Amino acid sequence: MMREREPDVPEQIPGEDSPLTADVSPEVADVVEEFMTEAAEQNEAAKESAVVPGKPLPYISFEKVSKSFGDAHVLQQVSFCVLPGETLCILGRSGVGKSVSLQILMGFLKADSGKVRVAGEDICGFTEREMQGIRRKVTMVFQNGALFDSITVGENVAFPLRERGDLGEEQISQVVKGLLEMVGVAGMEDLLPSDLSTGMKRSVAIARALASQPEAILYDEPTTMVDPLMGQLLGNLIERLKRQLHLTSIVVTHDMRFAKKLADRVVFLHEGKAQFFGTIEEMERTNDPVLREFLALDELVLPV
Ligand SMILES: Nc1ncnc2c1ncn2[C@@H]1O[C@H](COP(=O)(O)OP(=O)(O)OP(=O)(O)O)[C@@H](O)[C@H]1O
Repeated sequence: MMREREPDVPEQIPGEDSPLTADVSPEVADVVEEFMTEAAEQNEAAKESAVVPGKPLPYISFEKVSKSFGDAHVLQQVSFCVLPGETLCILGRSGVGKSVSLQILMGFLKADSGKVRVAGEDICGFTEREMQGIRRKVTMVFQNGALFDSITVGENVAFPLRERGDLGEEQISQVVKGLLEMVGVAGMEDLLPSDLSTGMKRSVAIARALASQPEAILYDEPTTMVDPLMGQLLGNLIERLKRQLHLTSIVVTHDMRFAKKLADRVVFLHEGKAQFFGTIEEMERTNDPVLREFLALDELVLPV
């Protein structure tokens, strides 16, 4: 696998328990702290309100979802869910429909049949306008960052802040500065996305996602194709966001170590089906030969 050098990865990678705003400079710390607290409180409230007596309601669910491209039946009656504040990892070999699942959740692709629920609503029949409302609650971090190339990094992160319409310029610039510091790319406001490495683009994409104070973030292979240190930086950041902001997350990953650390549940896709859906502990105990083979192969992968 091709990996690139990440020259600007900080020597000290913040640990998973390190507060999100620990490295934010004092002049913007208060503004960012307030911004992140607002997001955390909103997510915690959503988590509590989603519990009907004795039974938490999923924040996102796939119910017997099928999707084909011509003769290729990529997803066949696939079901899984993620509870508010939990992290689900989607695992499986190349080409099994992991990214397709995320694209269906974001409304970029339509399922052929089945129900796709996000925040309690079945989004299958949603119009593009209705999906834009969903994309304010659920944002996606693409492998390449999917930043707007013609505007600066700072303007990319400011984009959702401006859309809100209730923040002044000074506040926007402080939140942008603080968010970039929080995700480990301090001082890069004035650069263009093309000046950044893949890992940095992903960090900026996470900052932009956070700027919309989302209830959930979907990550498409966030730790792959980057230097191992950058992978660790991104992995720790995602874990801190989950714990400290109560964010619901879905992570497509090949990185089993990361999945074991982060996931509350995993879904393993194989030949169009959800071959396994359960907790990490259940996955490690499973005797399913297909899953065992996948896990054994992962153990053979040499560290880079
Ligand atoms: N828009 C599309 N049109 C036609 N086929 C598509 C489209 N999007 C995905 N596919 C096909 O669907 C299958 C699943 O693709 P997907 O990108 O979800 O795989 P994946 O599990 O994420 O794989 P990888 O781990 O390699 O990224 C592939 O065969 C792919 O070619």
